[in-house]
Amino acid sequence: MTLFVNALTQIDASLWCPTRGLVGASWHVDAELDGELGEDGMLFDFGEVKPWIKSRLDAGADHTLLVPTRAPGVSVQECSEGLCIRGSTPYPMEIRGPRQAFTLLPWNAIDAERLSTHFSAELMRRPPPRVNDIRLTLREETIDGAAYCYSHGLKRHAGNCQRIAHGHRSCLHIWKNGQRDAQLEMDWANWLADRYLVDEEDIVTDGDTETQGLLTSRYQAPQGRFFLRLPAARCAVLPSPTTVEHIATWLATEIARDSRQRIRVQAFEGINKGAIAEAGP
Ligand SMILES: Nc1nc2c(c(=O)[nH]1)N=C([C@H](O)[C@H](O)COP(=O)(O)OP(=O)(O)OP(=O)(O)O)CN2
Repeated sequence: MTLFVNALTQIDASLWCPTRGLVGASWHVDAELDGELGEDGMLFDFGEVKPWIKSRLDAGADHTLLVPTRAPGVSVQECSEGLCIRGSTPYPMEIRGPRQAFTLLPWNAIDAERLSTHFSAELMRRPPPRVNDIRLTLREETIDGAAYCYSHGLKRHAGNCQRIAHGHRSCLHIWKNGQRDAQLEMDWANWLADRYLVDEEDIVTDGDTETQGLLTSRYQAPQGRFFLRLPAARCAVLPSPTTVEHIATWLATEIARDSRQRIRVQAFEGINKGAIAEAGP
């Protein structure tokens, strides 16, 4: 017998890609479980399947930086923060933080299919009674229109969003004077694509690296100390923390200033949630 639960949970993370650099990602997680029925006529109570799988993913790869340790130019070292991850291709990157902020995978590149197999095998290490196979499928949300991937960290978040390099794949909806504007959505999504959104308060001034065009961000959060260095050109600096409320407000303000029109922005944070903000010229 096979039991299935589609869109059981979501994973939001960032990954290091040898061609795109730091990429935010959001996936729906679908699950299939094979096994025998119990006396209650069930393989595994739906009410238990969902928290069982979600809690394991939440405690693992969710909200981490997925690091393909065999990708060209990637190195992993211990450091005073925990781990120091460096990359050189397609651009220089250094990210440090507590170990739990990273998922190290001995691969050349991260992809959803391989992750699905990997997470399924991890769950099968301690399967529930009567379950003899588990298959997870990570799939991107189908987005008809503008979308962008971004990474960030929220130092004031009590949970895993404090990790300096986690991210999302998000829709972007923009109204100009009350009308949805697909071109504006596409233009801004293209500009935001694969950027790191940083709170200007977290930027550290460092003359040497700044002259090389690098931006450094550093903060202390409940899980530990975090550090990130990326090319400034791959970042977008906000005058506030990068919560989705502030992202929506910042985008509305910037777009209203640019277009000199009344702007409404619905900014998503990953799948099916986000914030709405408006600004005038
Ligand atoms: N009001 C806000 N709440 C949260 C924000 C935010 O910007 N505004 N941001 C975060 C994190 O950045 C995070 O990445 C979102 O986390 P997510 O796991 O998606 O949040 P949930 O609590 O919905 O968790 P699920 O496990 O997916 O149910 C957090 N909160």
